[in-house]
Amino acid sequence: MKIAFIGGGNMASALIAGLAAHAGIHVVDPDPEARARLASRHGVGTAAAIDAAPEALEAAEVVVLAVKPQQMREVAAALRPHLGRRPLLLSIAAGIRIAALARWLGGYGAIVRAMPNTPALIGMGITGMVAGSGVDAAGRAAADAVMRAVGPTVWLDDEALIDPVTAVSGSGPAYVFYFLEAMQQAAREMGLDAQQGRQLALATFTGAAQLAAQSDEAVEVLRQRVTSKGGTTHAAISSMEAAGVKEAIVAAMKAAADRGRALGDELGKD
Ligand SMILES: NC(=O)C1=CN([C@@H]2O[C@H](COP(=O)(O)OP(=O)(O)OC[C@H]3O[C@@H](n4cnc5c(N)ncnc54)[C@H](O)[C@@H]3O)[C@@H](O)[C@H]2O)C=CC1
Ligand SMILES: O=C(O)[C@@H]1CCC=N1
Repeated sequence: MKIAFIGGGNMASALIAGLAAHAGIHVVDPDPEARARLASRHGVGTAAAIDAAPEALEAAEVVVLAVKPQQMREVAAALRPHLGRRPLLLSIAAGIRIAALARWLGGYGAIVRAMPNTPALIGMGITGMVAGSGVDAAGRAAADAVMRAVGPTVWLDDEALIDPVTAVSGSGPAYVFYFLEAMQQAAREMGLDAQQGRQLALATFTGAAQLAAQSDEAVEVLRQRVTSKGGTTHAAISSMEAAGVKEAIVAAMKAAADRGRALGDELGKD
């Protein structure tokens, strides 16, 4: 499959790492460092601007839009003259709605909106996605094939659910890293060597996540099995409950989804 990327930053790089072995990839990015890094690591073709890549865009079956939400409108305007062969557009931008993108592209119909995450870099991503009404079965299959190169896909029927997906899995790796930062800080403050603290925290996170994934039990039950009455875990969880950690996490994730909706409102209003 031939794929063009508009934007070769963090998320595009993670996707390209998973896809490069299976696809012909061309990346448009004005940043020379981003282009050099992608060309040397993955052997992809590059261009500095959309207008400098007409052949790659003509040849592409899928065009992945991987710029910041704030850049999407300008990118759509530049892309519009290059969509003659009707490629599938796959937007990964947070917030930007299919209807806004379609409008900026003069009524273009073949648009899928996807929300991947950065573990795609090691083939362990997960993507929530939704197809616009002008996407046919072949378009859906092409979008699915692109995202499945870096992990499973979860298709949604309702575009409004992509904001909650963004809050859970799109932004989610950052919450995990934040929790790991806290665990490593605590390990250091209690006297463990930084390297050992990192090893213990990471193996615990990976092991617990795998245990949860492989178990039929609810995570609550797995947590209770670690928590002996009057023991150490009980002391830790009681401290977290007293501090309102669970409520804070729920509120934080709702703030992420709200921000996705607000971006869509702000950037898509005309
Ligand atoms: N970073 C993440 O974990 C995730 C990001 N996303 C979405 O992916 C998109 C990109 O985010 P990141 O990769 O984190 O940002 P980034 O800032 O790392 O990458 C954006 C890239 O776009 C390039 N760019 C700017 N103007 C351009 C233009 N006119 N044409 C072509 N390229 C242009 C920049 O030089 C930069 O390399 C955003 O819309 C974001 O919402 C989605 C899921 C997860
Ligand atoms: O923070 C953001 O806006 C993007 C979308 C999901 C992850 N990063």
